[in-house]
Amino acid sequence: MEKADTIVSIRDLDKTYKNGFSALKRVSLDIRRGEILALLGPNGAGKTTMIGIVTGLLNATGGTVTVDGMDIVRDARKIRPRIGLVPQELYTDAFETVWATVSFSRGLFGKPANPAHIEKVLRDLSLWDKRNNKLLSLSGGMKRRVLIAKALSHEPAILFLDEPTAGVDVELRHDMWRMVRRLRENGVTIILTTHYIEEAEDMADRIAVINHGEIVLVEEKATLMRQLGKKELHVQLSMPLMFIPPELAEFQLSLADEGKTLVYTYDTRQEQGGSGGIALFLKRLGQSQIEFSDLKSKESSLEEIFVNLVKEPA
Ligand SMILES: Nc1ncnc2c1ncn2[C@@H]1O[C@H](COP(=O)(O)OP(=O)(O)OP(=O)(O)O)[C@@H](O)[C@H]1O
Repeated sequence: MEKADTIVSIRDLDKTYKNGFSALKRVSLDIRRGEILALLGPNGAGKTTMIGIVTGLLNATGGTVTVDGMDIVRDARKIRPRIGLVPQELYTDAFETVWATVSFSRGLFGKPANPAHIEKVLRDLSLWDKRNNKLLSLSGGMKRRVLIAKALSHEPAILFLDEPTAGVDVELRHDMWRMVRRLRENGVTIILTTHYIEEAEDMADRIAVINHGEIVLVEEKATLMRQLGKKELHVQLSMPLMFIPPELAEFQLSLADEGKTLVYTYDTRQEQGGSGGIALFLKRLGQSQIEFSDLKSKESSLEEIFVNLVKEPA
């Protein structure tokens, strides 16, 4: 049974391509109304395939997807207008103007014309001055903006962004994230895939990780970072060390900065479990008469957590 706050419910989704390749294997995932969910995974993990199925571009070979309780295949006509997709590439008529392309997009979803909305979208994306330009005359970054404008033209409640910031400049990236935040404030549910993990770290409420066609993890970002994160304590030594003192051998230690820094790595979970960890380490450090001038602690980033999750066994 799906929960009340679920907007998209994916159940046992399978996709086997014609060549026999199995790109999704019984994927189940609930997307919550109003959240920003970041879908992370290495190249070829199945992210675009999953988005393609939910947005109606691809057929699944098994499983179901419901949006607001309606089946995406059976109730496609009702569901399509609720969904927007910013794909990786622009497939559109190069000779059309920005205004015509974006207005036409809205019509495709059966929504009545709304020039005021189209104007707002174009202004928000700094495309207003270019509204009469033909698409072929636009720079790559401007074309990206058109893709987003098209996806927003029919005021979708759910927006999928597939690698929206791959290869875009800093300015456009910042504009996009401002826009995504504003959409979320207006209640739009957002699912994004990205290779820039710091973006997911910045933007997402929850993180789903997909690898080899399977969801390997779905978690609140904050919980994920707390549970899987490792912490490091950097101890700046008054005198450099040549080797780790044997009396500290029980701790996971390394030397950095030409022996001037002793790095103690510990698991935040262990620390919560209260197995002694850092307190014991500091006590032993004191007993060993190693003098230090400073202590700094550092948490692992989502990037480090992610790399650990999807790394292939050696
Ligand atoms: N039409 C197709 N026929 C056969 N295999 C396909 C087809 N489309 C995609 N695949 C394969 O399915 C797997 C998943 O592809 P998908 O594009 O969903 O991955 P992705 O996670 O979006 O990757 P990326 O980050 O590179 O965009 C890949 O191994 C890909 O080669």
